[in-house]
Amino acid sequence: MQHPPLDSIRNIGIISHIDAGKTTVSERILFYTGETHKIGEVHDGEAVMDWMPQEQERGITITSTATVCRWGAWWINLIDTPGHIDFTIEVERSLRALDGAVAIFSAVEGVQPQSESVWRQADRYQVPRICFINKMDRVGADYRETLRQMEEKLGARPALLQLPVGVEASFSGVVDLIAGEFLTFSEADQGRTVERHPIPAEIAGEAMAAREELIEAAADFDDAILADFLDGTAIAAERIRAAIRKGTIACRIVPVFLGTALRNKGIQPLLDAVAAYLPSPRDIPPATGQRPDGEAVDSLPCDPVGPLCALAFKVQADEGRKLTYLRIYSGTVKAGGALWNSNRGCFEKAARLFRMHAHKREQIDEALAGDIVAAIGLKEVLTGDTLCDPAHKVLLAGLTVPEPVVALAVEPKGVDDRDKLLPALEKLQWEDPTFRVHEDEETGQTILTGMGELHLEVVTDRLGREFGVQVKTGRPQVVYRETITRAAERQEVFRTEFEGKVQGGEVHLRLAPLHRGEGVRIVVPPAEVLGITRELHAALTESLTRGASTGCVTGYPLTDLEVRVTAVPVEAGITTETGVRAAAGRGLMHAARNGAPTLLEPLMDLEIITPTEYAGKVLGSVQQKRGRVEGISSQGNTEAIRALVPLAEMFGYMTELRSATKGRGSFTMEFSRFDQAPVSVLQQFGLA
Ligand SMILES: Nc1nc2c(ncn2[C@@H]2O[C@H](COP(=O)(O)OP(=O)(O)OP(=O)(O)O)[C@@H](O)[C@H]2O)c(=O)[nH]1
Repeated sequence: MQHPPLDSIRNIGIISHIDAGKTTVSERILFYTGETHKIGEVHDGEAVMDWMPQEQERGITITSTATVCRWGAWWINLIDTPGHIDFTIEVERSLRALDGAVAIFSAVEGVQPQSESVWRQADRYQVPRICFINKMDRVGADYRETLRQMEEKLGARPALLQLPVGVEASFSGVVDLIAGEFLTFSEADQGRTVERHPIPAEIAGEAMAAREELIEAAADFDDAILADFLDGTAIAAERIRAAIRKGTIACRIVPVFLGTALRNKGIQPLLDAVAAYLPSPRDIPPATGQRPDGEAVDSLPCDPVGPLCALAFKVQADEGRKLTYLRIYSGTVKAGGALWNSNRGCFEKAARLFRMHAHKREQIDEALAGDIVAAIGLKEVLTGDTLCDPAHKVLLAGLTVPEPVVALAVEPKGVDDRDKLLPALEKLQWEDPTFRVHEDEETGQTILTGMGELHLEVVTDRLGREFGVQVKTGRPQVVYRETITRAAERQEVFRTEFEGKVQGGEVHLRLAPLHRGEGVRIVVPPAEVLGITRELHAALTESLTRGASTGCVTGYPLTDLEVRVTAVPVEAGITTETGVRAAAGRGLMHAARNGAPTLLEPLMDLEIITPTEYAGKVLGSVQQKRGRVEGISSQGNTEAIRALVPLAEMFGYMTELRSATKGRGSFTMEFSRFDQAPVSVLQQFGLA
């Protein structure tokens, strides 16, 4: 079995605005690297990367898929990322797994709002990028304008590495400014043959000037280049490439390439650029994490002989089983070997390992640090889990799974749907840790919770399309949290008589409020200290944990409080597990009621991009929604407004913003924290 040498691996994603051509580019990459034998076109519904039925129907990409392809000596793991930032966890997990990205812009539309949002996310994760300006064949193509927008809207520093020859319909190829060649792509074999020619005389002058500009940019990352440039000494192509690579990996410069994926021009130079300028797993900072005792692990070097540590960045339902995509940060994963799942606290087995190709799976025995592979056999794993060597337990830092904040009741439409609903929901949960399901104890309804309206809309859509389950849905609701505002105590005694035998339990509890964001802390002293058996101890802990998740007054989960067990008096012959469980559950409920309970509501970090002319109107509506504006920044003729807003006010905002900005505004929203709910909400629950 062949392992990719570490330095030859490129784990990359393609990011772009919807319709900029991400899928069309990916299809060419698979074709030219020999992964597919035919180009599947998006408009024919045949693209390989868009495998889900609704992706093929709509011609858009919703979930990420990872596939490996070989380009010369290079192994490229291509991670197809979603263009919709609303699926935060999708974007987040892709960004975690990849080391570099290709950003695609359309030469006609330029930098569109969605690309701005994804670009900023990539900035946040310090992902090195190169850029491909696509659709150079279309009427109105203007790559200079796109470069200008990259500077102005994205604050990026583009470095143009090519010049186009011909415009729009007569676009015939590109000049490679570093190699000093004109490249064309043979129409006879769908662009497979790249022909190299001297630079056409009519653009020789322009190419010379552009090359000088490029060398000046490269000189910022290599002082020797600057000296030679000033002296007029010739600078070898390799030195220029090395300097640009350094600047790219440091996220200080973005090399730009041109082409038209649909007309099969410019893809091979882009693949060369992935190899030349984007980092190998060794070029990026090592992963970090923490040990079970909370001690930080500063770095997990990308070393195949180190202790194993991998991130399950995607779990997919595959013929009823879990197919888990692993990004290996350190060590070696072996097929059949035991792994420790740090998030679930259990052993797992990767029975079989695969390298995922576009159309087929290649079974492998092991996979090394730096690589991306898929595994079958892991049973408990969920997206975002850390898998590691049982002798070196570690939890990777970073992939924080936000708490669901929107709830939606669903009801099966027919009898058939009733039977299929829960199994289908379970599979959807494997894939998406931000999506959860529970039953409302009072109404018996199935409640879905997730990150937002659109998130749950996609889930219900997938239920129908992929699992054939039709459901009726209610209106989206906010998921509140319950907490207490003062300390409270309770000594709860439970007694019952069953078949003439008295059984019971007694539990003494003390509750205290915690700071916002601290969550629930359940403190049960060890069994020996309380003078109870291990069985009673386990029953007590379980009952308190369960009680905290269902709340006391409103049924919403408790948060930001400490529940401390102070005593568990035992009466011989009377105290039982059932009795202690009941006493603990009731005791928690009564204590919380005595603690002046209140509700907390989810607040969201909102970012709106709007043309300046509508900014006043948009700001006004944010304030009306109890929003707190936290910053406004201008980029050319658009404004980026950042605000903290209660989620309860944000249902249907997409439609509202579109109409307020004539369709030109866009927004992204992420959960921030829980904070005091307003009196109107407290009144609804009889708390004010
Ligand atoms: N003229 C022209 N059309 C192109 C080019 N590249 C892609 N297209 C067309 O643009 C449309 C969108 O392309 P896609 O590849 O689906 O874009 P995408 O970025 O993957 O879109 P999402 O999957 O929705 O995120 C399709 O109809 C393509 O055929 C190009 O270079 N020139």
